[in-house]
This record gives sequence, C-alpha cells and structure tokens, in this order.
Amino acid sequence: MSITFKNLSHIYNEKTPFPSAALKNINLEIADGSFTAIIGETGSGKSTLVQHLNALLLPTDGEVRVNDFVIKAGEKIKDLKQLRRQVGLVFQFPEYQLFEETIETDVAFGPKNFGIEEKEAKERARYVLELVGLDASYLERSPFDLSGGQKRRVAIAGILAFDPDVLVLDEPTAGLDPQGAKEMMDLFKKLNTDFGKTIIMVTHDMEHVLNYCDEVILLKKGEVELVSDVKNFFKDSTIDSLDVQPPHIVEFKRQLEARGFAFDEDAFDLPTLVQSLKGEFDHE
Ligand SMILES: Nc1ncnc2c1ncn2[C@@H]1O[C@H](COP(=O)(O)OP(=O)(O)OP(=O)(O)O)[C@@H](O)[C@H]1O
Repeated sequence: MSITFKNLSHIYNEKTPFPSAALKNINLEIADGSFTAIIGETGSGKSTLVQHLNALLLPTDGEVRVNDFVIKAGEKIKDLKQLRRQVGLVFQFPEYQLFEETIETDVAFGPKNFGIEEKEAKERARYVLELVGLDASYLERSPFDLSGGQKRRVAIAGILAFDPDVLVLDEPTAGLDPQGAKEMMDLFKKLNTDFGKTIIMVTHDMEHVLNYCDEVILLKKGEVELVSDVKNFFKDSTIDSLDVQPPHIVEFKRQLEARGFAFDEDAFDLPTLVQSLKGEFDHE
C-alpha cells in the first residue's frame, strides 16, 4: 500500500483559450506511514498536487494510485466515497468550513456521512476532540464562539473522526501563533508515529520540515525539482545544488547559520540539531 503519481499532469481550464499548466509529468512515490513535506515557491503546484489524492481534482494526463484506487482522467473511480474516507484532506483554513450548531454535531458529521450510526459517530467525536486537546466541556458549544486555533482543532477533529489512513494537510499551521502551531505539529507527529497515519503536508515552514518530517518533495513551476530525505535535504550540497532556492529555504538556512548551526556535510547531526532547535524555539 502506497501512493504513486505516474506521469501526472494537470492543466487548469484545459479546453479554453486560457489553459494553465499547473503540474507537468509528475512521478513520485510516497511510502505508507511516512511524514512527507511538500514545499516550493508560491504557485509551484503544491495544492494542485495534493488535491489529486482524494480525487478532488482529476489528472488531465497520467494517474495517481492510492492503495487500490486509481485516479485517472476519464476513468470512473471505483468507490469515490471509500477513497475519501481513506484520504482525509484538510484544506488551508479549514475552520471556514464549520457549519453545525454544536461542536459535537460538527465533528460527528463526517462519520455519519460515511454511514456510521449516530451513537458511534458521537463517541468518535468525543474521542478525537480529546485527541486535539478539547475536552468534553466543548461538545455542546457552538464552533463559532471559539478562537481561531480552537476552530482549527475542531475542523481537524472532523477529519480524524472518520479515521482516514492518509492525512493530507495543506498549510495546517498557517495563521496560528507559534505555540498553537507547535501543538498542532506535535499532534500530527503523534498521529504518524502512534497511529501509523501517512501524513502529507504542504508547508512553507522549514522548521516544521526539519523537526517533524521524514521526506521532502520540492516542486518548482509544476515539476518535481527534488525528492530527498530530510537529513540530506538540509545539507549544504543539496541546498546549493538547487536550480532555484525558494526564499523560505534560504531564509531558514540564514536563521540557523546566524544561530551558529552549520550545514556542513560531516558536522550535520539531525538529532542534535533538532534538540538544540527545540531548546532555542521554546525559549523565544
Ligand atoms: N482554479 C484554478 N484555475 C486556474 N488556475 C489555477 C487554479 N488554481 C491554481 N491555479 C494555478 O495553478 C498554479 C499552481 O497553483 P497551486 O495553488 O497549486 O500552487 P501552490 O504551490 O499551492 O501555491 P501557494 O503556495 O501560493 O498556495 C498557479 O499558477 C495557479 O495560478
């Protein structure tokens, strides 16, 4: 079971006078159980890429395989509902999609929609709300009275409630304060390590890539520029070899170097760097 992109292309507005090629001939494999970061400059195709994973977008050419599902232009997906249950997609600012009167019913909506009966859906709602750090006192409250960070938790709980194997997160910490972002990232890591979820995360945050992810996919103008494990990605030789260095990578490197961290090939020691970074950031 894994995720494979084979010769995938996506052209928006394909059969119009203004087509826009967002992805070109993407070939990738994402291992089951991995925590993969998708990075790249704005407009490089990250969101377009991940929206193929639950067939929200269909390829204009090539295909995506997710477990036993084949997502291909012009081919009907065997069981779209089941695919969407296996692949939970969390959009940017998912809190805008909350709509029920209480937090409990909002979170229970997903499982009910997938045919789980009311009682179990509510039990799941309680469980996942606890997991995202909201206790039972929140169940009867309106989702609209919460802070931005709490709303984000409710929205993510709504996806976790139907227990997808794969979690696709499109900039999940955008707009959160550093502590809220850290708590969210710690939750995703726990879902990955303790619950075996495959996590695919679009992000601009290099600290999160370094501290939480195993693999990095760098997109550039709709093409795959680089696939690397995290340790090798942050080596000088890799960063310097990139044709275009997205500003967030350059800035992250500058910040770390300013703190005295070297990206030198031999001196690079990921566990030590992560530990030191944690200390540094915790004290800010
Ligand atoms: N609905 C759409 N219709 C037409 N073109 C689109 C549409 N959505 C995205 N695009 C174009 O496709 C390209 C890739 O966009 P996409 O949103 O996938 O990039 P991204 O890397 O996620 O960007 P960002 O980091 O800004 O979110 C861009 O050139 C964008 O303008």
